[in-house]
Formats: sequence, C-alpha cells, structure tokens
Amino acid sequence: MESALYPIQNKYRFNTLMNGTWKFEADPNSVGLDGGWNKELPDPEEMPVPGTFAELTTKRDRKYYTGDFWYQKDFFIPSFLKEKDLYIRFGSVTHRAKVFINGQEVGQHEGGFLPFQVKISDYIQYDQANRITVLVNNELSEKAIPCGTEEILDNGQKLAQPYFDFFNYSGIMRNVWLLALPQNQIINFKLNYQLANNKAAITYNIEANNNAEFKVTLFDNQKEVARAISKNTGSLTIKNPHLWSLNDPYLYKIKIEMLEDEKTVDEYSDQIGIRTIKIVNDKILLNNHPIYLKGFGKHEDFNVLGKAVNESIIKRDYECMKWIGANCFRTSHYPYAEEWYQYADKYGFLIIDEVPAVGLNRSITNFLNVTNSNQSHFFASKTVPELKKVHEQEIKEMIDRDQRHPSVIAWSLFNEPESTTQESYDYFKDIFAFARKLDPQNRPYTGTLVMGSGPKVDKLHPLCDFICLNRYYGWYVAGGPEIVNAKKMLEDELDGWQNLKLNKPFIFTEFGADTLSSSHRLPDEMWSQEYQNEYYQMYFDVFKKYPFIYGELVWNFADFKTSEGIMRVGGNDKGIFTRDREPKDIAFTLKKRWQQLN
Ligand SMILES: O=C(O)[C@H]1O[C@@H](Oc2ccc([N+](=O)[O-])cc2)[C@H](O)[C@@H](O)[C@@H]1O
Repeated sequence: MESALYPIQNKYRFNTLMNGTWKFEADPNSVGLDGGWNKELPDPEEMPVPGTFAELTTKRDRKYYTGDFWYQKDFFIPSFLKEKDLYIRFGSVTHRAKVFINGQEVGQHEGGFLPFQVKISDYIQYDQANRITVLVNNELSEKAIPCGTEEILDNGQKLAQPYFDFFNYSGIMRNVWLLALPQNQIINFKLNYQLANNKAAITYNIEANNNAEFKVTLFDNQKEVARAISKNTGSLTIKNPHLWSLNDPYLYKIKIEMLEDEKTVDEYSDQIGIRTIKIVNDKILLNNHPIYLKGFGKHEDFNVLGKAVNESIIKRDYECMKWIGANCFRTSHYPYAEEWYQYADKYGFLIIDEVPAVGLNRSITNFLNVTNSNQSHFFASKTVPELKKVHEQEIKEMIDRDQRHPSVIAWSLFNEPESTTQESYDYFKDIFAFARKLDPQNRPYTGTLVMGSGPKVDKLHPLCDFICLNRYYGWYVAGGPEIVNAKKMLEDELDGWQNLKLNKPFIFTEFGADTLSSSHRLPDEMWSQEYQNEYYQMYFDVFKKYPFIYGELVWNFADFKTSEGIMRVGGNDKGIFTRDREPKDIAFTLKKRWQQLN
C-alpha cells in the first residue's frame, strides 16, 4: 500500500528533509551491485540533492551520461523513533531507482516524475548512523515512458536518444524526506463535491492500513463547519459553501482522524477547494460557469538546476503568469513537483496534469517527418504490452497523488503519440478505460494531438472529453513569407473539425515559434521577436471565427533545454519568457490580450 500523501507534521506524524550533499558515482559498466557499492561507493564525489549532474558538470561526457549511477548518504536514527514506522520518501527519482538501507534492498520504483516511499524500519540500527544508497538509471527505451532509444558512440559511451524535445535530465531532482508515521495509518483519501441549492455535499473515501473508524472535520478559518464519524466512506454537507474559483481561490481545511477504541491514532490535514469541473456540450464549466483557458505549456527547467525543484523558480513563474493574465498551464510533459500544485491551489490557477507519456512516436526523433503524418507503427511493436503497464501505473500514481487539488481540472494521458493507426486507437482505448475508473471527481480526460493528426485521419479524439491541438502552421510548415498559407491551412483544418460536429470543446495546447531574445528584424523574419508577434496575431485572428475554441495555451512559457541539433539553438527557444524568466516582446502582446479576454 503506497501512500500518496504529501508529508506533513503533527502529533502523530513527523518528517525531516534529507536534502543536501549526497555522495555520487557513475557506474558506466554496471559493476556496482556485484562490487558492493550498495554498501560503500568506491570513489564518490559530492552531489547536491535536489539537483542533476548534467547541469553542473563542465564535461560533455558527464552532461550526456547515460546508464547506472549511485547516490549515498549517512543519517542518524535516535531510538525514540522506535515506536514509529520509518520511511524514506522521494519526490521523484528519474527515471528509475533501487533503494538500499545499510546495504539491503528495501524497494524500487519505475518512472521519473512521481513520488514513492520505501519502509525502512526493519533495516535501521537505532542510535547509530545508517546509510541509504540509491541506484539510479536514466536510460530510455520503448518499454517505459517517456520513450526513446539508445546509441553507443564510437568511444563505447551510451547516449540516450529521446523521442521527445526536452533534455533527459536525471537523478534525484526533488525533495527527499525521512518520515516517521504511526504504524496504523491513513494511506490516502479521495473527495468529491456535489453542489445544489446553496449546499455542498462532500463525499470522502479514506484508505488506511487497518479497518478503523474515522472522524472527518471541516474547518472554515479555524472554525469547525461540519463533522462526521464513519467507516472509511461518508459525507459532509455545508450550507452556503465558499467555492474555490479563479478570482477567489478559497480553501477550507479538512482533518481526518483515525480512531481505535475512540482514541485518535493518526491524523492528516489538508487544504481543499470546493468546486466542480465538467464538460457540457462544447463548454468547460468551472462551478457551472464556462471558462476560457489562457496560459502555457511549461517545463520544469532552469539553468544550473535542470529539472531540480526550487521553490524560488516556482514562485517566480507564478508571478510571471499572474502578471501576464494567464489562468492555466499544462504540466507538459510529466507530472511536476507537488509544490507546483500547492501554489496553483492558493493562487487560483488551473492545471492540466499530464502523465509522462511523450515520445510514443518514433518520427518525433526527426522533426521533419512529423508533418507528413508518417506512420512508424509504434503501437504494433512487441514491447507495447510492457509499455502499457508502465503507462497505466504512472496514470494511477499521478491521479492518486493529485486528485484532491482543486487546481487540477483535467488529466492528459498522452502528448503527440502516433495517432492515425488502428493500433494506436486500440492502445489508448484501454488506457482511457483504465484511467476513467480512478478519479472520484471524474475530471475530463484528454491528450494532445500532434500536427498532421487532423480531422480526417486522427483516431484518438473520440476518446477525449475535450480536444487538444498542438499546431505549428507558420513554423514547422509554411513559415516566414508563407505565413499567409499557414493561416489558410489552420482555417482548413478547423473547418474540418467543425464539420465533424463533435460538440466538444477544443483548446490549443501548443502553438509557437522559436524566437531569439536578441533578434529584431524589419520586415520581420523567422526567429525574430517581430515574427513571434506576427505568428501569434495570425492564430488569434483565426480563433475569432471558431466559437468551439475554449483555450489557448502557448508553447512555451520559457525557453528550455533540449538535445542538440540543427533545429535547436541552445535549446527550444519558443519561450514567451527567456530561460531566466525575462519577457520577450510577445509577453506584452499576450498580457494585453489576456487581460482583455477576462
Ligand atoms: O517542437 C516544439 O517546439 C514542441 O512541439 C511538439 O513537438 C513537435 C515537433 C515537431 C512538429 N512538427 O514538425 O510539426 C510538431 C510537434 C512537442 O509536443 C513539444 O515537446 C515540442 O517542444
């Protein structure tokens, strides 16, 4: 029973961060396990946690290091912790990990963007130093997400070749906690809301490791407003609920107490927002009011940090998003660190939460292939059943982790997979059926469609509750002076979708043009700031004509690091902000537009 609960402290639960300096050693020949590295690393260096070696090194072979690598740290456990169950919780380890305590394996985890915890109590020596060792692997394949392949260079080095457009940062890039929890404990809980007649009914479903009773209390500004005692399911009703909304992201506090013989043995509190999210015809309704999504596809990405979590970056990004008048972003292309969602709950932002299912399409390795919707028959491959298991497991872990956040309004189950083949439909039919059982709030499920997957050929849109288009007319095709043709292509495609009469909302989840913050051109040219402006104006002109469009998430919030190649200058430069979070010219155009759209 994996707990997805974010660490908190109270009378029953204690935790402390294990961040800081760890030991680190690369293991290119995978000799560590036989060589006893799980007990002692032979020749380690210092490595900050959270962090990633790729952004810290000055050596190219280290930056691109692909394979096994190890982390190690000593820590002390006093015997007064004996009555607790002890765990180590990783915010994530990218892409997979095996964890050892004092040399003994205590657990492993697949997937680089979701938390996991391992129980360590049985392996601990009390009142003594203990040692944690983590064997990490960052290789890419078609058996796990995100997908990619591997090349062996002439010097024998492995090189990851992502089928996706962001740098394959890896390692321990999120917080690590030591948790001291009660033996009988709350594992997770799920909530759902029904609004009617000025009342909100909150139904709950609590998962625990014993069959206890629970006292559930709801507080409004410290004041108790509802309470129930029940087995693990039940409900609370409040009158005149203060709803969570974009302009007023109001949070209540909910407290769950686990009772044994009327005595509390565990307690977990969280902040929750009461709101509903649903799709009716071609509209997205928040608390029964239609919303228009304005914002970004993002990345966890920053100079020196790579994808390592840093709360200052999170805060700066939200300040920039507030300044520009955005209300939404997609966690392209993986679930972000949990702190992102906590800020969104408090700041009143909407999140489309995406599982790391990116690169399910071999042609993405060659960007020029994508546009002619070439079919690599990715989903006919022998490894697909294995891939599907991993994909499903990560959907489950994402929903278990994020389902209580009021900010999360939809689940994205894929980004730009091959989507024009029958095999692809069959694969995702199962994926959607699996996912649809997991969220008690039954938020909309979707995924983003690659350019070329248009109304005539796309096979995945019937599975989606709203339709997400990633489109680059005017960039990858018909750029520069051909932008007049690009406009026609975009309109033709949207006419095609309109003719299908799907009666579903559409949003643009990606559209953008690479832009150097140093480049100004008159008349404008591709890569200049003037062209980025012209490109977006063209899209906004077109959007006016199609009332079924309910959102525009531009690509990308900021410039970000990718693999190297002739298509990338220091990375992907489609940012509205530079990589150090300063505005390009387009930011002022968007600010004006989004403030008016309100
Ligand atoms: O390229 C981009 O900037 C972004 O676009 C998307 O990938 C595409 C690449 C090429 C084409 N094409 O050639 O049409 C279409 C899509 C990805 O979702 C995103 O991760 C990437 O960063």
